[in-house]
Amino acid sequence: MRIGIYGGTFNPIHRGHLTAARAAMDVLGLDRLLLIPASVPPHKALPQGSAEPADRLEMAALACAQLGPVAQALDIELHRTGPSYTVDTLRQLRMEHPEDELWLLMGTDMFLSLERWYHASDILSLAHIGAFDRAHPQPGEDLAAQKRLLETKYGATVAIIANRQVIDLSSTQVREALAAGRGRDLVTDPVYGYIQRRGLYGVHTDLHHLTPDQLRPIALSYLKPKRMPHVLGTEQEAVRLARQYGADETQARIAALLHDCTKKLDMDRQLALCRQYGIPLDDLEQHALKLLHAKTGAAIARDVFAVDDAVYRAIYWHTTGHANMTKLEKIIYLADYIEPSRDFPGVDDLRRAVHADLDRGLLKALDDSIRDMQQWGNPVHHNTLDARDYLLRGKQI
Ligand SMILES: Nc1ncnc2c1ncn2[C@@H]1O[C@H](COP(=O)(O)OP(=O)(O)OP(=O)(O)O)[C@@H](O)[C@H]1O
Ligand SMILES: O=C(O)c1ccc[n+]([C@@H]2O[C@H](COP(=O)([O-])O)[C@@H](O)[C@H]2O)c1
Repeated sequence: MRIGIYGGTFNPIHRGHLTAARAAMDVLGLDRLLLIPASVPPHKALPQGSAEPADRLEMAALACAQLGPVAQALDIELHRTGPSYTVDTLRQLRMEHPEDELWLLMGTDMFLSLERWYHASDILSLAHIGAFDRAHPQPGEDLAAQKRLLETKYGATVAIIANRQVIDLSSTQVREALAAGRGRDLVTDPVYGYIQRRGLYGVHTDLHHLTPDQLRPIALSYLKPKRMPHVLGTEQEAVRLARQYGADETQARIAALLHDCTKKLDMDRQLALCRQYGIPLDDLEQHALKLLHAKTGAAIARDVFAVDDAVYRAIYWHTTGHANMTKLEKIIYLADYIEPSRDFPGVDDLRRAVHADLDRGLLKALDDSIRDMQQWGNPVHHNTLDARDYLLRGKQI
């Protein structure tokens, strides 16, 4: 396997980093690309107003959405104290991947200074080097000469990677633009949403009562990249259903955008949120991670974004359903189930049923989901059974 290792301060990660990473992936045919934020950059002091390492890591993880599933942000430098020397990172990665081909990626500025890095000769024996332009060729930059030197003096393997989409941009410029109220297009949407939500780099956003367009990047910033298409798909489907069945389109969008906002949190963090927001849990919920995110997501939606009660309830009930659901609750439950990226067997039948009649569609979705859970041996929450029984008793059908 060919693994690209792209270290950086990433303060914040910007579009220039991403076009370079994309060039390296394409030219070298990488099977994996690891983005590794430095905790303590060894060669430069972090300026005042910098983001914390954990925030820089989160932003790198969000930026991976632009690069596809090959890319992943790694926290290994955040677990070490002292300067984040590249040689230490490479030693660890070499131990973890003894058989793989490691490519250390860097912009030409770093490439030209490589001989001065800590234990440079070890670096060059641990990994091959991929160097890409970070600006259009600079006068005096002799990349071919540097390549020859590293190859003859250290036996290194070096590839100069043509960066055809080069964006002449630095994180310093991004920080300056953000502080001046500009620069949102210099980073990806989820990264900008994260900056807004965390109030980084002098960006101040009132998070209450946002419109769907304002909320979208911020909602994406809560997600793992692989879940982003699902949430955007849920929004699309929720709007379709709201239009068809006469529900409030804005509420449908907002509930869809936030419905999975705590989905990536583990059990400990879910339970901590439940304690923080005084969310009561029954026996099943104490142990079922999948059931908790609806409740904690609703709590975040209300606390952080001041969503109205109807939206709060639609998020709260989107996983189990319950007896006598409101129209918006039904729409979010179903949009989550049948949005365009879902492809389980039978989804097209369910889509047709939902678009023919909301309640009959809901009954089918509940029935299917109860049947699946029983087949897999998973306990079914009583609220889901209540939701189905309520419809079966003919109160709505
Ligand atoms: N626009 C760009 N195009 C290609 N590579 C880049 C670009 N900007 C930075 N790089 C490379 O990405 C790596 C990480 O850079 P870093 O995170 O320090 O960004 P930076 O923009 O140089 O930051 P700062 O302005 O804070 O010094 C380095 O190898 C650097 O050469
Ligand atoms: O290990 C070193 O001595 C060393 C010296 C200069 C830069 N680096 C690494 O090079 C990467 C790019 O650095 P930066 O700060 O330009 O983003 C980042 O991972 C740094 O930790 C590493």
